[in-house]
Amino acid sequence: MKIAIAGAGAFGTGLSISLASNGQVTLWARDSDAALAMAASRENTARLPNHKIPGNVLITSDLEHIFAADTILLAIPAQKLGDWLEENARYLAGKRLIACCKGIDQASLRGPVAQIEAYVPDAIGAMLTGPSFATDIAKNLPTALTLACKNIDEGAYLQACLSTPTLRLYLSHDVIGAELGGALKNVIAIASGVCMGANFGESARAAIITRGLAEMQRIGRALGAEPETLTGLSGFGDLALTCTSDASRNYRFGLAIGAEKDFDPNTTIEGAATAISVTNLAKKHGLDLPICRVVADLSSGKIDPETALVTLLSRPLRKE
Ligand SMILES: NC(=O)C1=CN([C@@H]2O[C@H](COP(=O)(O)OP(=O)(O)OC[C@H]3O[C@@H](n4cnc5c(N)ncnc54)[C@H](O)[C@@H]3O)[C@@H](O)[C@H]2O)C=CC1
Ligand SMILES: O=C(CO)COP(=O)(O)O
Repeated sequence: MKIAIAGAGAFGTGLSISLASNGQVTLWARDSDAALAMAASRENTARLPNHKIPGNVLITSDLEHIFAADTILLAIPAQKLGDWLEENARYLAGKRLIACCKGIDQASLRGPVAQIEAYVPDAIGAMLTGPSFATDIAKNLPTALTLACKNIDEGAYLQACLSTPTLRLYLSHDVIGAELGGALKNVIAIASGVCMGANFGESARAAIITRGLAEMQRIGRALGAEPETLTGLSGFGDLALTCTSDASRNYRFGLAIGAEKDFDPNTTIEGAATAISVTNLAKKHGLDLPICRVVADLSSGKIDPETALVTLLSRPLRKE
């Protein structure tokens, strides 16, 4: 297997460091200056500082190197994935394309694997997702993720090739569940951050995590996901990590909203765009997802944390 990673942000870089323990890897950055600087310093100072990139990672901005691989991990933000796939579709036919991003596209309301299927229909699409900070992966700390692929033989092959001594992949065929878990946990992480930033308390945060999981299961049921996927690594596992750790950018974004502080607009916050996508998906399917809805409004500055709290608490009482 010849492995390449498209997207040299924090996650793409972390994955390249980890997968290099299995052999040669290509890491593609869209910016040629950034690729040259990374190749010279063997470090991604902008997105993943203080982690050495091994010598067997080829760092390049030349797409030809990506197209020479048979297996390409896509570590490009979810809202940019569709354009990238559309632009490069003719070179990606027949390849294994593994989405590593977490989100639902605002324009199409598709998850990352559905985007692959739409733009490169004869590729083998898969999803790599679950609880994993890029820094932990880069440090080769023990990590367990879900590798979801509809084609079980291809999935098993990818599971074997992409696992490392410290990165343990669990195989699933439930691509929809894996897509939804990764996308929605970011939305709920923003809500958790708002809760803590606004000093609503840890009990309230536990309620948000639990009721957030109920929303994930509700939309999962409507879209045909399997319940175990949403309580597994790619659902509950990632939700638990991201809703409780300052290392999460989505959580920190929520903290800033809650505390009414500014936040660096150049940070990748997948949950903000996905909250809007999910709210539109919910409308389409006649679902009530109140936490996702308030996160969409909070992220776009339409409401403040107090209004969000009142909105959630004043809803009619109901069965759990
Ligand atoms: N950082 C982390 O710990 C983890 C991130 N992820 C997911 O990985 C995805 C990427 O996130 P990060 O690498 O952390 O973000 P990042 O902000 O560190 O890097 C994003 C990268 O995408 C590139 N990029 C942006 N627009 C592009 C375009 N139109 N075409 C090609 N490349 C483009 C940027 O140049 C940058 O290198 C996200 O969906 C995120 O949810 C998943 C697990 C862990
Ligand atoms: O997905 C992640 C951990 O599993 C990273 O979360 P953030 O994008 O919130 O930093």
